[in-house]
Amino acid sequence: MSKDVIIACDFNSKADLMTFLDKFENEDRKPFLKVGMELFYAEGPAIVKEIKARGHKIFLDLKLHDIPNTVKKAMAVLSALDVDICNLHAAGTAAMMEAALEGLTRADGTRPLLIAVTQLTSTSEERMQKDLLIDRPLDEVVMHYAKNAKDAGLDGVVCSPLEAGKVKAVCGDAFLTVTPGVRFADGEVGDQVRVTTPAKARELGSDYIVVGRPITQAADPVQAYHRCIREFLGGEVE
Ligand SMILES: O=c1ccn([C@@H]2O[C@H](COP(=O)(O)O)[C@@H](O)[C@H]2O)c(=O)[nH]1
Repeated sequence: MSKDVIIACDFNSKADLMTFLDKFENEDRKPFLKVGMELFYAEGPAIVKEIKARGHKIFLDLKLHDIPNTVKKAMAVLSALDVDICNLHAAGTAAMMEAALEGLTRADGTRPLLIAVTQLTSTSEERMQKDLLIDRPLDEVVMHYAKNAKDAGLDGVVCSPLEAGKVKAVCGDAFLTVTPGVRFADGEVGDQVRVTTPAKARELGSDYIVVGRPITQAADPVQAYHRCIREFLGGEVE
């Protein structure tokens, strides 16, 4: 998979999503889209099939986290949706991650990519230590979870772009870093904490940046998407 910008389609209805996607109708490249809990809970699996039929790649960001048997069975259901990337919440126990991989793998041996969240990009080191009682430096926790995910056979992790280079140093260059927490230099940060710009994310080695509100809430979403592409991919636009 090559580097790309993934648009987080955090809408609560198909109508709002379609109004947004229609703005991209005349684009040569079909944006890679992220479907998260809000849209999936509102519209169900049908929305994934509809987006797929329009030719977009999909990162289905449902952040599963449960006992291994439940995760395995849920992943088998998601696998049938034929998305490109699925995820687990925390890169937790090896048993859960291995069960997820088993559930995702189809009879013919194919499966979507599977990644796991390390620490949410809205979490600061201080909040992680105080609220979650994880008494370690945040970078160390992210690297530990990334290593666990790699050892369990996952394809990559969700982390901040600020951590992408370090994750690659620990887990290897082929291990994917999918990175939300992206803001334009002149943009609002909102509830995100570990943020940087698309250009810096590129410099730090992110494979995919996940960008929601800076595009979806922009006065001109297509222009904001092009800005992300320019800053993140530079001259490497396919
Ligand atoms: O650690 C994480 C994991 C997932 N996300 C998701 O990415 C987008 C970011 O949206 P913005 O509007 O650009 O903040 C959103 O859908 C989150 O659920 C994340 O931000 N951090």
